[in-house]
Amino acid sequence: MATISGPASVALRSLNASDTTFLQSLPKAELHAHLNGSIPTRTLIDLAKRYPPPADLGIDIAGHIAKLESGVTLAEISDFFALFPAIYALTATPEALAEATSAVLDAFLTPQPAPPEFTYDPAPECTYIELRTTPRATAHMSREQYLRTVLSKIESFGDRAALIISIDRRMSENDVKECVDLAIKLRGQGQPVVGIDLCGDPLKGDVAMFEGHFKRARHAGLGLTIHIAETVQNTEAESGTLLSWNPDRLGHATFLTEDHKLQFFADVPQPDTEIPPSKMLLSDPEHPFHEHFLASHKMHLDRILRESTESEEARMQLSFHFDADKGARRAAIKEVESLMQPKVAEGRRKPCIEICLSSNLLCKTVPSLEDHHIRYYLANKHPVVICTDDTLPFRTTLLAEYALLLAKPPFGLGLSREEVTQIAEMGMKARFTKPTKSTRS
Ligand SMILES: CNc1ncnc2c1ncn2[C@@H]1O[C@H](COP(=O)(O)O)[C@@H](O)[C@H]1O
Repeated sequence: MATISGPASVALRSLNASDTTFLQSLPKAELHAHLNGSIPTRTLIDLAKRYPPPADLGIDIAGHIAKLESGVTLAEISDFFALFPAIYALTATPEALAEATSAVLDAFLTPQPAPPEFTYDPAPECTYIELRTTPRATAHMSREQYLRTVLSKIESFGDRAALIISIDRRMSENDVKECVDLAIKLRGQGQPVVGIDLCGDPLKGDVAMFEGHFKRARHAGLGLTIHIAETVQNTEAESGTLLSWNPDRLGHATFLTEDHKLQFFADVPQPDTEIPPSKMLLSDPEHPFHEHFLASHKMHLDRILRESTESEEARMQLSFHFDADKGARRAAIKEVESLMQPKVAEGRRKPCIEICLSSNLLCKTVPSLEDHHIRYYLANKHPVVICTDDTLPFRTTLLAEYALLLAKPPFGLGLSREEVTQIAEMGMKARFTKPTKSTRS
């Protein structure tokens, strides 16, 4: 049973039973959950008893657990990263890591009793999870053993779970290379490794160093998700570098500039669109460039008619209008092709934004729901997915995060059931793909 508190629990409490059941029944994908940040508190306490870390480690494990149990208050996002050394000390052996992974997967994928003070019936938090974790080499295991331990638990959930391998911004280039090599190797062996993530303290590291490795991962068929512009101090130049890698999804994206949104997102097709051939521009109103085509066609037709030197008599002929229309169509197709080709050729799609509402509020990168950047992305029909980030310190659940969408202001965004359904569907569509048989070696 998870204990929840904070804005998401207030939102969940404000819902009536029918709304809660509605949210539980929606197929949902959890695409941004960090393993070591999502361990249930009771599991952590249990691990501390059964696998006590060496006393000379210099970390106050009991103190940290007590803090996590009673709820941490973060003055700023950097306080958040100080929580992890104690958690890492408890998941340093293959046995403890396996138990932690099972507990996290169970919490998301199997029916759990409602938190204290809530009375809804148990139901799984989500339909599908892409759990992410940073492979750590410890005194008891190599990075490969770490990943194989996590994967053995993920595999037991079949198509309902997959792994994203996180690269920490603080890693050396050798470490990054090892992690990407492992991701490619394990995926090649048919393991459910679906993507690579860039995470960690947003103010550390030089991201340019990671570029070649992320591109290598992409060529091997792995999805790319990147924590980006998570704090106001993350520079526009850094975000520009990260966006130039053409990521499939973006974590947080709180402080992306208007210029970047225009430069990288406008006129870029939605993630799941196959671009139909340009000959369909006229006949297919669903073609992503149909509106552009119609506007351009009208402009060219007006120009051809205006500039025509034909006699009055010739202008009355049907064939004149037919030719003018054909000319305008050709010019419009050419124009739209030149607009869409560079982006289509690069395979660019709007990257789905992984939204973690409680995380942003509690890390104080966003002052209130009212100010949250999800509003911008929804208003601009930009794909988003609702995620928990780290349920352990943020004391939330995926259900409670969805409650923040549906609850009436000031407890939530006050979206309709239909809007929330569409958001859940966007999340399901933003899943990465598992390796197919043909990619297995
Ligand atoms: C607040 N939002 C966040 N921003 C950036 N990185 C985060 C994060 N939340 C978690 N992590 C990253 O995930 C690690 C824990 O899980 P794993 O050891 O990988 O399983 C943290 O050490 C941090 O690097």
